[in-house]
Amino acid sequence: MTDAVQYINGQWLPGEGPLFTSRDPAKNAELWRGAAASTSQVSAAIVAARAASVAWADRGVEERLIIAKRYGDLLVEHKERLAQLIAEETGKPYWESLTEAAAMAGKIALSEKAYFERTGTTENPMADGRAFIRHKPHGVVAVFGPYNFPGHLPNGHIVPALIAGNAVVFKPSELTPKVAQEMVKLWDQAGLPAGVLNLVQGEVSTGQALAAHPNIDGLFFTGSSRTGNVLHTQLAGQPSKILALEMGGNNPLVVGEVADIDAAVHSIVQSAFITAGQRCTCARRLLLPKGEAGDRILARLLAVTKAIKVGLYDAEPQPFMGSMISPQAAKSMIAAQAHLLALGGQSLLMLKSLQADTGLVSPGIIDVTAISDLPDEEYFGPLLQVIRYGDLAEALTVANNTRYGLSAGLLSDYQQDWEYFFRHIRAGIVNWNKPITGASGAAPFGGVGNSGNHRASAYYAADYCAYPVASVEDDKVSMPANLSPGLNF
Ligand SMILES: NC(=O)c1ccc[n+]([C@@H]2O[C@H](COP(=O)([O-])OP(=O)(O)OC[C@H]3O[C@@H](n4cnc5c(N)ncnc54)[C@H](O)[C@@H]3O)[C@@H](O)[C@H]2O)c1
Ligand SMILES: O=CCC[C@H](NC(=O)CCC(=O)O)C(=O)O
Repeated sequence: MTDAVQYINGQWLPGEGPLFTSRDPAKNAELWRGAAASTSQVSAAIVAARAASVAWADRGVEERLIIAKRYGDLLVEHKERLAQLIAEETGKPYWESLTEAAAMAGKIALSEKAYFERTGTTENPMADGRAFIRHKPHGVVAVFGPYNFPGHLPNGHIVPALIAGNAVVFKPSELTPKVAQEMVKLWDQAGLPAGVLNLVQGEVSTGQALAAHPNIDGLFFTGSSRTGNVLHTQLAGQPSKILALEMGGNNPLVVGEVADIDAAVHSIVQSAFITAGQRCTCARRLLLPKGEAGDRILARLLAVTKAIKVGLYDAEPQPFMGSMISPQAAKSMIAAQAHLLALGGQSLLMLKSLQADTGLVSPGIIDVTAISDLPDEEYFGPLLQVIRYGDLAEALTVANNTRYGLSAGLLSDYQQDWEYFFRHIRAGIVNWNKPITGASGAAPFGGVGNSGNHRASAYYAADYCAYPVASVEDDKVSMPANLSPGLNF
């Protein structure tokens, strides 16, 4: 008998599918083992969610919020333990994992505010009655999570979905099942009724069974553009299902004229190397001016990046960068670097494996200016591509030369440069003199192009968790003041 890792209709059950494991990528140790949900278990989770959804929606938002707040309190109470699990399962340093746990707890108040602000009830007076705008839940929604924020990002779909009155079937990343399990246990402890939140663990085939199920009303996905595109194609021709896609980016950070080189380099490092480059918002392409000003920034960036401390999530003192998610992910970054070198890139700082069979790598910087046909790929790790440019117009052309459009930034002391940049750049998160990572949950979060499907998450997640209903109402049926022509009463 394998461990009870599936949560269906309020019960923890062993999976009926193939075994899979989760490993600590920094210490190369097994953390978790379980059997995947079978297709029939995925169906059972959807049946349970459907059965629970009506009563959950009927409870009303205030009652739902009581449970969500209890869950939030539990997140605060257990934040150290949760952060420890996030650190072990992803390799993120403990300090950073604590910020993820805190963001999860902060999501409750933000989602409550967003629910009322964006999808609450509005009454508009009419001469002979009342007009209302109200919002209703979709019913049963599937939530798919990525590995890089195994708690915070699925939480960013689940919390607003439940507050809005939906029932959820959650399929976390197969690389981070332990964090997902812990999250669901806290919801259970908070008193969520059976069936309102279900957890189906497993690899791609479990996700495929969930996405293909005819009885879901929506699918909220955070993950790669590759998978997002598969899901988009799969749900084509099903306009009744709401699809929210939060996907990857090939994000540009443009440096203009700046007086404080250290401040600029700090913003670059925070943008490119936090979470070992495994944030969807990370800067992938750094656009530096040709000439001495750009040379000075590059020299300082190289010096600071060489000195970045990389290490185990529990090392003391703490490293800035922890392990990548897996030894395979580390190998794929080394392969990406080799590919760019073969195309004509010039390594300025080699990304290297720091320990065999782990995800520990050092950050890399590569000048790709000479590559005429630079791949428009999201290399999801700590490898920053440098491109030298002539003037700001050229920088904008290069920055926008991507099929993605998630985040972008400008470092410049000149307001007119910012205004020009903002007018011309195409992305959903556009920052000035700030890192392009670390987006606020109090703002919408989403991208254009291949980064999303115009259903921004974070503060705007409320929008895709409910549909609007317009009503005109009166207490009694009454004759209108003016009859339409041709009617006789
Ligand atoms: N825009 C955002 O908000 C955001 C946030 C975080 C991560 N990301 C992106 O996510 C990626 C990293 O995450 P990942 O590697 O876990 O993503 P992924 O696409 O590999 O996996 C995401 C989820 O989809 C499932 N899945 C994979 N293939 C599937 C299929 N064919 N059918 C159904 N489900 C399937 C996985 O099991 C997992 O649960 C990066 O590209 C990153 O940019 C985007
Ligand atoms: O990896 C992708 C997410 C990166 C993260 N974004 C957010 O946390 C969005 C805010 C929210 O969802 O509450 C970042 O920008 O660092």
